[in-house]
Amino acid sequence: MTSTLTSEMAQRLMIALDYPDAESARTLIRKLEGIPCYMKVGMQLYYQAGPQFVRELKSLGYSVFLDLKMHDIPNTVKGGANSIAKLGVDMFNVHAAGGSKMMAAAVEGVEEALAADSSLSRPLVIAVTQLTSTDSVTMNEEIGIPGSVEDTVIRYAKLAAGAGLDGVVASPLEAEGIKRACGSSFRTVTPGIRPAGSAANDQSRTKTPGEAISGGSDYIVVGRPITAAADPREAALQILEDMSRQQQ
Ligand SMILES: O=c1ccn([C@@H]2O[C@H](COP(=O)(O)O)[C@@H](O)[C@H]2O)c(=O)[nH]1
Repeated sequence: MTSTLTSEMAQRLMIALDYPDAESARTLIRKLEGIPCYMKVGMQLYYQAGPQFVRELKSLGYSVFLDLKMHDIPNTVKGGANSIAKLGVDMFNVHAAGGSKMMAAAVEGVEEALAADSSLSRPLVIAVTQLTSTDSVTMNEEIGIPGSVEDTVIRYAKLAAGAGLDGVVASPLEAEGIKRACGSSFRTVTPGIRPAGSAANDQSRTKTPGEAISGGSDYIVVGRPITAAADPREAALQILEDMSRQQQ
């Protein structure tokens, strides 16, 4: 790491380990050795490598965001959250579109796990608002939600805060509005991060790492700009530099 500030910033950089198997993810992790970033495990890797790989990341000392985006009836989500809390992740998520009862059930599932085992730490429970791949045409015309994407995201964020969640996943464009509506301690986790000049891929609502940090993102989620880079370590360090410049 180049400086203390960059090292602190690394805990706010979540790297999306979107790989087909554990060995491919390990190859990236070896390249990033010494960078104390957050690791995000999504459905592609989890459905293949399972809880064992999450435990492996924890044993290496990483903070882990389990990004499975649960969306089911409250009783099922409560059970899922209970199992995830026992796994010892630092953060996991549900869809805000499941409604406040479903989100509150996730928190209940966590609390029951903690009550049964005092050695467990409480994970942050986060709600997905509108996917960062969604634009206003998709949201208004396909999904059928009227109004602006930002208004919908903020409505979902308020619903999540009311249900006792710790924060939301949203795009970096909405982070400032979420903080205004839900308070500065309500976490904003923002994918849709693209360094200047890099391809948007399937993302619709994007900002650069530095813009996201100065705009109120607590955590930025970055996948392909690092995982598909010719030199992933250098790409991650440049992102950290950009984040740190905005913080100063
Ligand atoms: O709204 C959302 C919610 C989750 N994601 C996840 O973040 C990463 C982004 O990867 P990139 O390669 O940097 O696009 C990926 O794992 C998504 O599942 C999101 O993009 N948007």
